[in-house]
Formats: sequence, C-alpha cells, structure tokens
Amino acid sequence: MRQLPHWIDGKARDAADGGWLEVFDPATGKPFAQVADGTAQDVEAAVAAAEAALPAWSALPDTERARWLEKLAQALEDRLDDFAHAESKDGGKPLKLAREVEIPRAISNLRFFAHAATQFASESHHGQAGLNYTLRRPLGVVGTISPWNLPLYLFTWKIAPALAAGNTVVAKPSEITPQTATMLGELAAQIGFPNGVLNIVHGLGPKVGEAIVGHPRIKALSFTGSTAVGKRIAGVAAPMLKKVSLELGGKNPTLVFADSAWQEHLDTIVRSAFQNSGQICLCGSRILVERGIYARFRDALVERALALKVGDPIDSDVRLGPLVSQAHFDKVIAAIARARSEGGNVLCGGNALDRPGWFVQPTVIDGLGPDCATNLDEIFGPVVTLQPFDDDAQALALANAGEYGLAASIWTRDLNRAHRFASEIRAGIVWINTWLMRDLRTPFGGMGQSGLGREGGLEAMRFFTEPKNVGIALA
Ligand SMILES: NC(=O)c1ccc[n+]([C@@H]2O[C@H](COP(=O)([O-])OP(=O)(O)OC[C@H]3O[C@@H](n4cnc5c(N)ncnc54)[C@H](O)[C@@H]3O)[C@@H](O)[C@H]2O)c1
Ligand SMILES: O=C/C=C/C=C(\O)C(=O)O
Repeated sequence: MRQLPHWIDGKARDAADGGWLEVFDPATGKPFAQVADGTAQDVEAAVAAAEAALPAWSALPDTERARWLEKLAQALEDRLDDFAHAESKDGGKPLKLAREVEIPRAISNLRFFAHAATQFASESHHGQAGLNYTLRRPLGVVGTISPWNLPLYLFTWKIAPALAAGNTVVAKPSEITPQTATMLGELAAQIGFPNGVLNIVHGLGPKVGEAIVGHPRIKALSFTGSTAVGKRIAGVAAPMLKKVSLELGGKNPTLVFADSAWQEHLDTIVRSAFQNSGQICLCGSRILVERGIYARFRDALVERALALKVGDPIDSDVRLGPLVSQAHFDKVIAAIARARSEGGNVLCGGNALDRPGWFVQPTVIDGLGPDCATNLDEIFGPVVTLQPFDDDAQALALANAGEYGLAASIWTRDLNRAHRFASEIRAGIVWINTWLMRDLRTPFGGMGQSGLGREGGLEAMRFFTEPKNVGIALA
C-alpha cells in the first residue's frame, strides 16, 4: 500500500514513532494508502528546519521568491493530470472538477502570489510633521492548517502568500486527504526548492494540529475548517498573542427574486447547491424564493436535482461523487433524518445510494422555517432547503437568520435591490447573479461564526507580515 510521508527540510520522513494512519477511497469505503501519523516531535523537527531556512529565504529578493513560486506552479501544471487523479481518489470528487477547477486553481494560487511578492508595497504618509513610511517584514515561521474539501486548492491558498511574503512554513493538510500535499512536497524537492522553506507535517488535528497551534515559535496561523476547531484554535492562540486567520463554516443563503432570469441561471444555482456534493463552505444551502415563483422554481430545481448523475468520480458525466468519509456520511444522513423529524418534506433524494462507498443523493427539503436546526446548522453535504418569502424585508430577515455570515448569492434584475441587499446581508462575500466568481485580489472570509480576518490579495500579504512604522522629521 502506498505510504505518504511528511516532507520536512526537503526530505521525506516517516512519523517519529513510525505510526501510520489509513487513507480511504470514498468511492469504495476501502483503505488505499497510509499517511504518516505525525507527532509533536515531527512538528518540532519541522519548526527547526523552517527556522534554519528563514534567514536566507526572507533575505532573498522578492523577484527570487517569485521565481521559486512560479517554478513550483509550472512543475504542478506539468503534472496537472496526476494531481487531478490523486485529488479525485482521495476526496471522492469528480475527476472533471479536480482537473478543470481545483488543480488549476492551485496553480493560479502559486502564480498569483508569485506576482504579489513583486507587487506588494508598503504605505507612506506625508504630513506636516514629516514623513512616515511602513516597513513590512515577514513574521518568521508560520503555520497553516487546511481541510479535506478542497485539499490542494486551500493548501496552496495559504502557503503561497506566506512564502511570497518571506516566511517559512509548517503546513498541515487534512489527514483525510493527504495525497496532493505530499505530492507537492515531493515536487518541491525535485525542482530544488530551498530546503526547510515549506515543511509538510501530516497527522491528526488533536496531535499535530494542536502541536502547531500551541508551538511558541510559530508566529501566526492560517486555518480553514470547522467553526468548532476554529474556536479552539483562537482559544489557544489568544493568550500567546499569536496572529490567527480563521476561515470557518457557512450556511449561505441563495435569494431568488421573481424578477430574476432564474430559468437561465438554474444551472449555476444548482451548482451552488451541489458542487463537490455540497462540501464547499460557499455552497448555497438555504434557497429563499419569492412566493410568486415558489412552486415553479421548486419543481424546476427538483427536476434538475433528480437529473444530476451521482456515481464513480472518475466518470466524466458524474456530477456528484461520494462524501469524503464514513464519519461525514453518517453526519449528513443524520442531518436528513433530523430534517424529517423537524417536519421537513423531502422533495427528492434523502437517501444513500445502495452501493459501497459514501454516496448520498442530492436532496431538496421544504416546509421548514428559519429557526430549526436544519436551517441553522451547517450540513456540508448535498442537502438544500427551500423557504418562500413575501417581500424584501422578510427575504433579508431570512437571509440574515442564524449565526454564520460567509457568503450569499442574490438573483434579481433589479439593480437597486441587488445593491441594497449586498449592503445589508450579513456576509463577507456577496454574489449578484453569479456564484463562486473568484478574483484572487479580493478580500475573502466571513463574519460571525464564519470566521475572523480575510484572506486573498493584499489582505493575505498583510496578514503574513508585521508592519513597522518609521517617522522622519522633514526639516
Ligand atoms: N469552511 C470550510 O472551508 C470548511 C472546510 C472543511 C470542513 N468544514 C466544516 O468542518 C466540518 C468537519 O470537517 P473537518 O473534519 O475537515 O474540519 P476540522 O475543522 O475538523 O479539520 C480541518 C483541519 O483542522 C485540523 N484539526 C482538527 N482538530 C484540530 C485541533 N484541535 N487543532 C488544530 N487542528 C485541528 C484537521 O486535522 C484538518 O487539517 C465539516 O463537516 C464542515 O462542517 C468547513
Ligand atoms: O470550502 C471553502 C472554500 C474556500 C474557498 C476559497 O478560499 C477561495 O475560493 O479562495
């Protein structure tokens, strides 16, 4: 069985105590690889390597750091197909999605921050008292912890700005989908990426994750994952005065107004509900529909959901693969049972597929109000609810119900309404007549229980640097 080691100081390493964890194929439910079951000792070794590499890496001209990131991007692009297959096998996502969206985005992340390294500039303020300018220095050794749903996409989204800004990194991918990060570590070694700059430590959250979070010489943490773990990380980091960026869960509203071209947009709305089997923090899981079109929209959505092919992620016409793990499958099936017990009407789906692996049918539920667990808790699966609204005030109240505030999409032809809702919806990201339109320069992140801080563009470069202001008297 294939073994996935750590990559520390440019070398493949087993866990300090020789332990391995099983990695499962979600399409069969069977193990197909093993990943290093890392320990605090492995984190210590990674921090030591990152510290040793820091002076040379942070002193490199920006253009040289950019060149390394570009070189890594190119090497990844040359192996796009291998990485797409690995990503699909590890997480059960359709190969097409990995090949056309996720691995290309990982390449773009590396390229974007290669450019950012050379474009990043600091502020200066010229006033009566004199001139102030701001130095922006790398923080030092930083930690990144990423989840299983978009494995290499989110892994590179964090390491790229950290490296571009001159930090060295200790990065932990999810133990559930460790393949592509390991392959990236191997690729970095093959192209001669400087040793110790990017260290990849595998393992369980409570063991390796906590060792990274609590490590006194790791200066900052960028985390994407569940709200529960995000809060725990904040609790450990706060007394250490450690900088944290937390990108957490969502329960995002999709607002469909009667004046919208909803029939034309239905493909995108369906994608927003079910892409990656709903396992994207940005998926619209609460669809709010103006009452005048409710019945027509509901029937059309159900028809589309029934037509989505669920099955082997390798097949090119499959739109939904399995869920990522047995534990997550159990959680989603329990959420559907809870929706039924809360009085929801399951309009389509609602069941697992009768085959090995962790497949769940696309599921649409209505008949539930905003205050039930089904409409308040993140499910993170192929499950959406429908709720009707009568006017703008009710639509806004429904959109802003609950504690999350990550993303929203608004579907309308009325420009004034679109801008008013964009301003009043409690969410870090609002899309109008589109979904998941990503420009990597924009601030990305959530409000409330969806997180703290913003990633992307200059926000990420600022997060990974320490500003120091210098004031000069101008005689
Ligand atoms: N917003 C998002 O992008 C996103 C992504 C994945 C999952 N989720 C949500 O989180 C739920 C669970 O998914 P998950 O298990 O991947 O999320 P998680 O928060 O448990 O794991 C995310 C990462 O954090 C690590 N981790 C776990 N416990 C840790 C700890 N105590 N200290 C430090 N690191 C720790 C994990 O090993 C993984 O690398 C999902 O069902 C979903 O609701 C959200
Ligand atoms: O599931 C989480 C999705 C995160 C997406 C991004 O961080 C992005 O598109 O930059």
